[in-house]
Amino acid sequence: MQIALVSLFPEMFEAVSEFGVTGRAVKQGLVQISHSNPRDYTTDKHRTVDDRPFGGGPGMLMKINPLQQAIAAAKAATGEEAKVIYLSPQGQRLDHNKAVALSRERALILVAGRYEGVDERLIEAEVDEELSIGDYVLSGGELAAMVVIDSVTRQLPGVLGHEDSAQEDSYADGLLDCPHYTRPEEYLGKRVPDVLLSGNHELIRRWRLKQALGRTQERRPDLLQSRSMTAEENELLAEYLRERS
Ligand SMILES: C[S@@+](CC[C@H](N)C(=O)[O-])C[C@H]1O[C@@H](n2cnc3c(N)ncnc32)[C@H](O)[C@@H]1O
Repeated sequence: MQIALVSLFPEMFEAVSEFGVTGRAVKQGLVQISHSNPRDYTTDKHRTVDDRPFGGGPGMLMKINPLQQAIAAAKAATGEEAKVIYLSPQGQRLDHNKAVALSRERALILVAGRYEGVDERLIEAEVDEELSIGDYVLSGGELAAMVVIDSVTRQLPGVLGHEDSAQEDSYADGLLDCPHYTRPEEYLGKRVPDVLLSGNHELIRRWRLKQALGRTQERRPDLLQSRSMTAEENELLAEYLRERS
């Protein structure tokens, strides 16, 4: 997948291009990241990238021309059919399904705003969709773009090995993940559940599914309301709730 970043602070993206799962995906060529900085398209000696808002008021907006040219350069780098996403607190909220859908795109252009944001006409002309990472306001779109890159990259074929499958993660199957345990078998006086030491794969599968169902019911009942359940899942959830009561 190609990802072109439009940002005044390209250095920030080293956090995803150099480290961990995303850094590995970049090194393996599964994700190609390019940068397009509006500051490179300024024409004045101060390399100005902000401008005053019409109507007055506090704060500045991103200057139209450098931003528009940076987006054009990102399109030239990725191809015209790349989806242009403006990170914005006013956009559709990113969730698991959205990350999966975006992972099927060939190319994404992620536009990170700064200051009070971007001229509305530029959004209308250049942006395919606005995406928010939550109901709060960040100082810039870079962190939000990195959240998109990480959540989308995890969904790309070949990025996670079998041992670290995204299919087992929270939300993948409409459930939260089950609890996990590692060595030692006893820690702070608490033992690892016996079933996980049994070596019986079927029992372990059922235990994990039961914990995932119970945990989802307790923490995110809204997820279960919109999910159809198999007979086994209904049985395991009932068992979990009986054991807890
Ligand atoms: C200070 S914010 C501008 C907020 C804008 N005045 C508003 O209230 O809608 C600057 C930039 O941060 C980014 N940003 C802030 N919060 C975000 C969020 N929740 N999700 C995605 N991007 C966000 C956007 O790119 C935005 O242009």
